[in-house]
Amino acid sequence: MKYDVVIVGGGAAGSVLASRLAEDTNMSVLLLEAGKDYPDPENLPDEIKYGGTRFAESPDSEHNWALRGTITEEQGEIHVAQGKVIGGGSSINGQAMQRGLPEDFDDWSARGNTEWSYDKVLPFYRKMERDLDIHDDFHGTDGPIPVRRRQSAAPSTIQKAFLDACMKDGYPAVEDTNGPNPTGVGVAPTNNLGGVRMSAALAHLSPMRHRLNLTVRGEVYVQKVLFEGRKAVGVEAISGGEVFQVFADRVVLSAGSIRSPQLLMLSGIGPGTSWNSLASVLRKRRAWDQSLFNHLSAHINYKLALHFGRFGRRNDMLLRTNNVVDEREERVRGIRTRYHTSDVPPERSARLSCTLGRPKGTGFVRLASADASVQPTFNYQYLQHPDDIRRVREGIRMGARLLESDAYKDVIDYRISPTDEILNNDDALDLWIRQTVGTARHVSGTCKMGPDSDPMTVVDQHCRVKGVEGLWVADASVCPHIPRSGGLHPTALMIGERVVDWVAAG
Ligand SMILES: Cc1cc2nc3c(=O)[nH]c(=O)nc-3n(C[C@H](O)[C@H](O)[C@H](O)COP(=O)(O)OP(=O)(O)OC[C@H]3O[C@@H](n4cnc5c(N)ncnc54)[C@H](O)[C@@H]3O)c2cc1C
Repeated sequence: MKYDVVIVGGGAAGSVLASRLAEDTNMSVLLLEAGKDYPDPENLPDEIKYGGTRFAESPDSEHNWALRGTITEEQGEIHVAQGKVIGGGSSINGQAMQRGLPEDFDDWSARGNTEWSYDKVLPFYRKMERDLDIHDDFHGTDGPIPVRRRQSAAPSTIQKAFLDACMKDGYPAVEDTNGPNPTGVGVAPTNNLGGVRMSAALAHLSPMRHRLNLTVRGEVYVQKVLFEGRKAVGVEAISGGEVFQVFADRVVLSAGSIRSPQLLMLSGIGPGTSWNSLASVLRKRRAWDQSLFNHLSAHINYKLALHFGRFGRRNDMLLRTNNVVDEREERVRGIRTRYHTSDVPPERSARLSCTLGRPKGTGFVRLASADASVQPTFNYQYLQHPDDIRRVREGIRMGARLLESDAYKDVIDYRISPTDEILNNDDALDLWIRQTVGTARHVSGTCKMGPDSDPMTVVDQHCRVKGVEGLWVADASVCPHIPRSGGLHPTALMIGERVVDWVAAG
């Protein structure tokens, strides 16, 4: 059987794309997912269904690829969680639903991707969501993914201290951190509803599963794209230990920012691969080799003066800065406060996290083997750019200053780390940051979009792979730069929505 469209990877973007394409009953859509599929929401395992735990991202979860990757040389290779289940990252993530800043998308447009300006992407952010709190031109009201802010109770003591300290430091409060003017300190939105993680698999895919023109298959591992000449004609996949070839008019890779470039390389596109029929022009398209973006977070740990109870996930506060409040061109983009455990008993410790929303440094993902079952090598190369380490250094000092504010006087006992000795010495602080920095799971840019004048681009702005026909990439890997969001999930969903019409048009 030949399908109109085969989509590789039923993650955040792939689930959106499959369900939207299947709205046209004349279009046959096959969605192939390497991880398990759970067609009946009643049978979802708890670690996927309930968003309040981190079991699904633990190294031994069957829903996690549990990759190994390098983030800084000081930390060496570490475990990196990536969703391996229907819904992908959407099914195991932290459910923060923070969009990028409007100027992030105007920057995408300025890089030659005029279809991705803020004005052009806004309708697709709206389309994917149903904001339960805010009803205006900037928020969706009838999309599949519910978005809300946990504002039902007054902010907990610790959140209030953060809010007051930021305001005393001159930052305004903001009601809507997803609106056109998201600058300031406010409550982060989430797609957790009544404890349930409302993933793309649940919200987008489930209501469409009855459609006979939509086939969803779990535990199918795609190992390469099949070509006839320059035209993608299907994929080769392993299912139940057997190898199958599946044919389609259009092939879309939505395997995420580590696996989509791996599939392109396994299929012969890129440097060091043996497929000579594609001209050397394709070998130059190496976004994965030089344009991997990812957020990072450095954490200040402190001991609480009292036991404040479980204050953690409710009213998760976020400070977003941009040029409006901060004349410096760049700065640590977010400081947020939340529950943390350390040597101090968990109920007596907390942390401030400084997230670098728009790192200037980039990393890479490279093919480690022609064997598709071997994970590619990747390195985020965090903090190698001098501006990145400078901004995190400043952010940590800013966080330490906030903790000294009167607003915290009844909240903090003392700062656990970094110590004063480290904090006051640039070299010592830089080393401490590199040794302790945490990684976000927001990998992007490895198949970035852009005009031919940028030799690093892999897809054009309609997400078609350059130099071949019938092949698209639709996932977080196409971002020309990472948005300053503290998360990538809403943007991956938006990308899924944005690409639908282009794939449908063929
Ligand atoms: C633990 C964790 C926590 C996170 N927390 C947040 C958060 O709170 N807020 C936020 O905004 N973002 C968060 N993210 C990031 C967000 O979930 C991702 O950016 C988003 O899911 C990326 O979507 P995607 O479609 O690009 O890829 P994914 O969602 O990763 O989907 C890729 C899919 O492709 C499948 N696949 C891969 N290779 C193959 C193959 N060869 N054959 C078949 N299938 C394949 C995978 O199994 C996966 O299901 C988190 C991510 C993780 C992992």
